[in-house]
Amino acid sequence: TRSTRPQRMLKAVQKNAIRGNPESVISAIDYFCKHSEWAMNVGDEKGCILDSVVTEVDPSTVLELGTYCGYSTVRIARLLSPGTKFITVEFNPASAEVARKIIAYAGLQDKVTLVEGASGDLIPQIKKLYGITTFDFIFLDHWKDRYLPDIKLFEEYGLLGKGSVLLADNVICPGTPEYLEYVRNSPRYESRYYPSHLEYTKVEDGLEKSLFLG
Ligand SMILES: C[C@H](C[C@H]1O[C@@H](n2cnc3c(N)ncnc32)[C@H](O)[C@@H]1O)NC(=O)c1cc(-c2ccc(F)cc2)cc(O)c1O
Ligand SMILES: [Mg+2]
Repeated sequence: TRSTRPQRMLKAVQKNAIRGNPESVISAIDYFCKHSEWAMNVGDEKGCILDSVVTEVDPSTVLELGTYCGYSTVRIARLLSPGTKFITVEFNPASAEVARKIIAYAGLQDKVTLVEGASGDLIPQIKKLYGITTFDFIFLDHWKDRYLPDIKLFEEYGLLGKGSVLLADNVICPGTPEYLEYVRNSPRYESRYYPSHLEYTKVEDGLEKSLFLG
């Protein structure tokens, strides 16, 4: 049967990247997406903004919603200090399978816990399952209509502390209007928009960084 796009992306990594070298895995995926097939990774342009925010926060606990093939997982994990707890959640088993292989190819499997499932089911159990009290950094990149319900779950389950940083992908394209309205109008957050473009295109998109004020 025909392979899937994530499987073809994995093949491109195995062919063009150097095992244990995260930078080469990132470059191989970007090359594949620019020259073979577009795919919904955060990409190189928004990826650089993601890198700068992760570096600035230097988090001890990280949560990513929407692993897809693990591109942003690798971008984030390669920047983390030893001992950082990093959980990434992916709903689709086939994508999760490819992500595991790409994360392992980059040599970052020991830095990441990939959980297969839906964010809405996992978030209420995170404290119990992983002994994490609050997240220093959260990257939202899953179904765009889940950003708002999930940030409310973070509040409800006390997973945000003063200074927690949330970074949301695709706030323009495909767009997350309700989420933007919430974080930009809530007195509990200080939000800033980072203009950029939809991965591998000239279409306008950007990232929204929101600081939880406690
Ligand atoms: C949603 C996907 C990313 C992944 O998220 C997992 N997922 C979902 N809901 C949950 C959950 N509730 N819990 C855990 N995982 C979950 C899923 O299975 C995908 O693998 N991302 C996108 O759809 C996405 C789409 C575009 C895009 C932009 C312009 C176009 F013309 C077409 C597509 C760009 C992007 O940058 C994206 O990020
Ligand atoms: Mg995205």
